[in-house]
Amino acid sequence: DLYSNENKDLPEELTEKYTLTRVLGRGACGEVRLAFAKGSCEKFACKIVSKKKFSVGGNTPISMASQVMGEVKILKALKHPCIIKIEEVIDTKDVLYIVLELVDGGELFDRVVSVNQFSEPVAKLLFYQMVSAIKYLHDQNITHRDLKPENILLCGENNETLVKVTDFGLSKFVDGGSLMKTFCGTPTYLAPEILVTAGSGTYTKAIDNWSLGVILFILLSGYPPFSDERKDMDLPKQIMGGHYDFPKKYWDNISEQAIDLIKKLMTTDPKKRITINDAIQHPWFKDDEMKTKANKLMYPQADGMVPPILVWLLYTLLTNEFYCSEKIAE
Ligand SMILES: c1ccc2c(c1)[nH]c1[nH]cn[n+]12
Repeated sequence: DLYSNENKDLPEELTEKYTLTRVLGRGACGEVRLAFAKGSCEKFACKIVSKKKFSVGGNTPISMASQVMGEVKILKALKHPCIIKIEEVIDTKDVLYIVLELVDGGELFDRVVSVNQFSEPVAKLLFYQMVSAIKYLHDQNITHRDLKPENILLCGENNETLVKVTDFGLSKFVDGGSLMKTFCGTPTYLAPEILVTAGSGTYTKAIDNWSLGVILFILLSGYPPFSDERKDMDLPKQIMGGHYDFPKKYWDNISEQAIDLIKKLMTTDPKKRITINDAIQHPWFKDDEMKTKANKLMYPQADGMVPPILVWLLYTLLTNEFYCSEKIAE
């Protein structure tokens, strides 16, 4: 078949289970290919990560490799509807193959570009799912470190769809430390404290909250809060000084609450920045219609289920009934 030659130079432990086909996307740390599980033909996304980058003199430092596997072990244990599931990891000498859940709706980044900006209700539905996913990560003491629209995938073609956060945690190990990676990309989503301390500061969860603020800004307006087009101030200075604003032209019909949440997330002082737990309680999210939609997307099987308390009650009544009738018979 078309790909047999490409599958030829893949390791046996991968090709005995999966057939890799077209490229789905290329990240900073390798490419993602569509994979079919042999037998079931179930579809997956296989992230191919070269470990070469941070190997010293050809042999990957053991600690790094075991750290990567340690990291993956944690990520495998994560279970949240808005977090991409890791199916399995095939670790070979030079390359790491991470088999992940496949989603078909593409990246949020591309969707924002195509719709220009989302309506506030749709932006709220999508953002609420992201905040739920990051809250779950932070509750497990995991920091994503690289939140951006490219790492947020959409499950469906319509805009009111399930969101999946991907590439969490791995970036700090797999790319030879996100510090290196952090300073090689454009810092559009990068929190000021990383620029101020040139990364020597301690990574905290607060950096994820800043990135979420930048993402929300883009979802609602269609353009980024900081840009390197500005002549008077370069990007790092804009970020470190928190020099962003809400020009009426783009923000006139956006609610005060949405803008308030952006301001609280994009607070330059990480100590004053809103936490994810406070963010999810923000008044902007006090919206039952949105929450009902979000819960239907995140927990579809929960629809029309008999509430557990009723199941217990029925069970108790039935067993007691039976028990009593047995006793009476005696
Ligand atoms: C990590 C990176 C990209 C991914 C992914 C997991 N799953 C999936 N489905 C389509 N693209 N893609």
